[in-house]
Amino acid sequence: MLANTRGFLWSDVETRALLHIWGEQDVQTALDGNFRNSHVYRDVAGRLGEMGFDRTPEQCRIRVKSLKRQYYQAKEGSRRNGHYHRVCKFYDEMERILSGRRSHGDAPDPSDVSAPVGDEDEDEEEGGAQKPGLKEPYTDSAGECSFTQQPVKLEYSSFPIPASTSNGAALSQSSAQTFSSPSASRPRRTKKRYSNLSLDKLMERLLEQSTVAEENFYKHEEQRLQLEDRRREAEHARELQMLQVLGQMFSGISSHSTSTAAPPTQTCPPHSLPHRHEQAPPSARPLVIERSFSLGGSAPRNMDSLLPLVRSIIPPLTPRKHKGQDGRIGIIGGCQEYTGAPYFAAISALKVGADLSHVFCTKDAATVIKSYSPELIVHPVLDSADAVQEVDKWLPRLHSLVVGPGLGRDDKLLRTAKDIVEKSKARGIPIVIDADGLWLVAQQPSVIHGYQKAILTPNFMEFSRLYEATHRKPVETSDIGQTALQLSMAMGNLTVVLKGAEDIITNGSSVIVCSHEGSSRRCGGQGDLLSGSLGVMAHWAFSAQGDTAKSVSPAMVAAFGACALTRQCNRQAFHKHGRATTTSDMIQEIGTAFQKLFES
Ligand SMILES: NC(=O)C1=CN([C@@H]2O[C@H](COP(=O)(O)OP(=O)(O)OC[C@H]3O[C@@H](n4cnc5c(N)ncnc54)[C@H](OP(=O)(O)O)[C@@H]3O)[C@@H](O)[C@H]2O)[C@@H](O)CC1
Ligand SMILES: Nc1ncnc2c1ncn2[C@@H]1O[C@H](COP(=O)(O)OP(=O)(O)OP(=O)(O)O)[C@@H](O)[C@H]1O
Repeated sequence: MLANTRGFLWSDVETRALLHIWGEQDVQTALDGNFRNSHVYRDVAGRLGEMGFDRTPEQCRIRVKSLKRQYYQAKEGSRRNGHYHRVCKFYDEMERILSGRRSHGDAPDPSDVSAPVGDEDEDEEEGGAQKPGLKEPYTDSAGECSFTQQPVKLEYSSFPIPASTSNGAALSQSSAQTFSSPSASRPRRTKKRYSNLSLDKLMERLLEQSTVAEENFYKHEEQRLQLEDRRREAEHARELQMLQVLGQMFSGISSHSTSTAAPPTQTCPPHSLPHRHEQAPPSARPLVIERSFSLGGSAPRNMDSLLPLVRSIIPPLTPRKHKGQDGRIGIIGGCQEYTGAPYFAAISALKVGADLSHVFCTKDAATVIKSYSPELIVHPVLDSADAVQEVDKWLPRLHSLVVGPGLGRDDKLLRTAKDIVEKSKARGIPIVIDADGLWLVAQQPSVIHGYQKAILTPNFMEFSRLYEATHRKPVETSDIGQTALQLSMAMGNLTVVLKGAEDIITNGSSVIVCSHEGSSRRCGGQGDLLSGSLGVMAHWAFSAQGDTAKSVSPAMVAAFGACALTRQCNRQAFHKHGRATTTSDMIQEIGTAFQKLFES
C-alpha cells in the first residue's frame, strides 16, 4: 500500500485520491437520489484500494461525509469573511464536485450545516449518531476542521461560523467558538438499541444469534425425527398385527366359500369360452367380497386393511441388493404411431421401483423412445423377421411383461405379441395386458385364458370388447362389479382391472373397488402409467415371501396398489396443474405419491 492507512487518519494524498474517485461522474450518478449507498462506497473503497489505499467502504463514507460538512460550513463562513480555505482544505475539490452535482438539481440548503447528509447517511444510526469507531475524530493536517456529533472546537476561532438550525434560527454569537452539532440543536430521535455498538460487534452478535438459532433448529429437528421414528415403529407393529388377523380372516373366508357359497348359476356368464373350465380354480363358485377404498373418505377401515397388503409386497431398499433385483420389466409396444404409451409405461415402472426397464418396439419407434429418456433400454426388434427370438433372448432376464401400450393393431405385430405372450407364459412370467394387447385378447381370448399370472387392465371400451368376445352379447352395466367378475371367470379367473371412475378389480371370486380420490382430469397415457406400475408390482407380489400376499391373490394386491398409486398421482398432479395436467405431470408425482401411500 502506498499510504499510511492506519486508524482514521487520512493523509492529504489519500483524501485527494478519495475525492478524485468520489467526484467521478459514475460515482456521483450512482449516489444521486439513491438512498442506499453502501454498494457505491464498496466500489469507492475498491478503487481506492487499486490506487494503493486500504480503506473500508464505511471509512470512505464517513470521510466523505466529514468533508462535505466541512465544505458546507466553510461555504457558509465564506459568505461572511472569505476564509473558507482555513476550515476546509479541500474546498476547491469539493466545490468542483458538488457544484457539478447541484447543477443536476441536488442542491442542499447551504445555510444548513446538517444539509449534506443525503447520500452519505444511509448506514448511519437514526438520530444522526455515528457508529462508534467509525466517526472521524481526527485529521492529520492542521487547518482542517473535523466534525463530530460532540460540540467541537473550531480550529480557526477568530472566524466564527454562524450556523443555522434546520428551522432557520441562528445560533447565538456566544456560541461562535463552540457550536453544537445539528443533532444537538434539534430534538433528537430515540437512539436505536444498538447505536452504541460498532458494525463489527453487531455482525458478531447477529452471527452468534443465528448460530444459536441454527443449533436449536437442529435439536428440534432431531427430536421430531425421533418422535417420527417411534410413531412409525408403533404403526408398523400395528400393521403386522392387523396382517395376522387378516390372514386368518381370509383363510377362513376361502374355506367358507368352497363350502357355502351361492350356486354358480347366479354369477356364471351365460356364454363362456369353450375351454373356460379347464383351468378354473376351485373358487369357481364365487363369493363376492366388495371393498371400497377412499383415503380420507368414508371407509378408513378398508384403507387400513388393503394398504398394508400392498406395503407387504414392496421390497425394502437395502444396500445389499444389486441392480436388477427389484425388477427388470419389459414393455412390448411402441410403433410408428404410438411412442408415448410405451415410454409412459416403461418410465413409470422405473419410477415405481424397477431397476431396469426394457422397451421392445418397432425400429422407427425406437429412436424416438430413446430420445425421450436415456433411462430406458430400447430394443428396435418388434418388426424384425426374428422378433420373437429377439425378445425370447431377453425373457430369462425379465421379471414381468407389460404387453400392449402403443403396440398398434398391425396383424404382424399382434402375431408377434401373441408368440411372446406364449413364451412368457411358459416361463411363468407375470404378464400385464393393456391397450392393443387387449385388442389381441379380444380377438383370441385363448392367448391368455386361465393364466393365473396375467392381469388385464381394460378401460370401458376394451372391457366391452372383451366381454362381447367372451359372452357373445353386449356388456351389462347395471351391476358393473358383477359384470367384471363374470369376465374374469370367463377368462379363467385371471385378474381383471376395469378402469374408470372407480377401478374394479376382480379375480372371479372377489371384487375390490378402488375409489381412491383422483381428479376429473382424463388425459391419454394415464392407463400406461397404471400398466407400467402394475408390471413392477405384479413382479413384487408374485415373488413376495410369506403368507401376506398369499391370503389375497398377489395379482389383486398388485392391481390395487397400482390403481391407488395412479389415482394418487392424478390427484397430486391435478392439484398442481389443474386442467393442464398431463401424464408426464402425473409421472413426476410417482415418487411422492408412492411414499405417501405406501411408505409413510
Ligand atoms: N401418447 C401415446 O402414445 C398414447 C398412446 N396410446 C395408445 O393408443 C393406442 C390406442 O389406444 P386407445 O385407448 O385410444 O384405443 P381404443 O381402446 O380403441 O379406444 C379408442 C376409443 O375408445 C373410446 N373410449 C376409450 N376409453 C373409454 C371409456 N373409458 N369409456 C368409453 N369409451 C372409451 C373412445 O372413443 P370416442 O369417445 O373417442 O368415440 C376412444 O377414442 C394404444 O396402443 C394405446 O396404448 C394411449 O395409451 C394414449 C397415449
Ligand atoms: N372417471 C374417472 N375418474 C377418476 N379416475 C379415473 C377415471 N377414469 C380413469 N381414471 C383413472 O385413470 C386410470 C387410467 O384409466 P383410463 O380410463 O384413462 O385408461 P386408458 O384409457 O387405458 O388410458 P390410456 O390413455 O393410457 O390408454 C384408471 O386406473 C383410474 O385410476
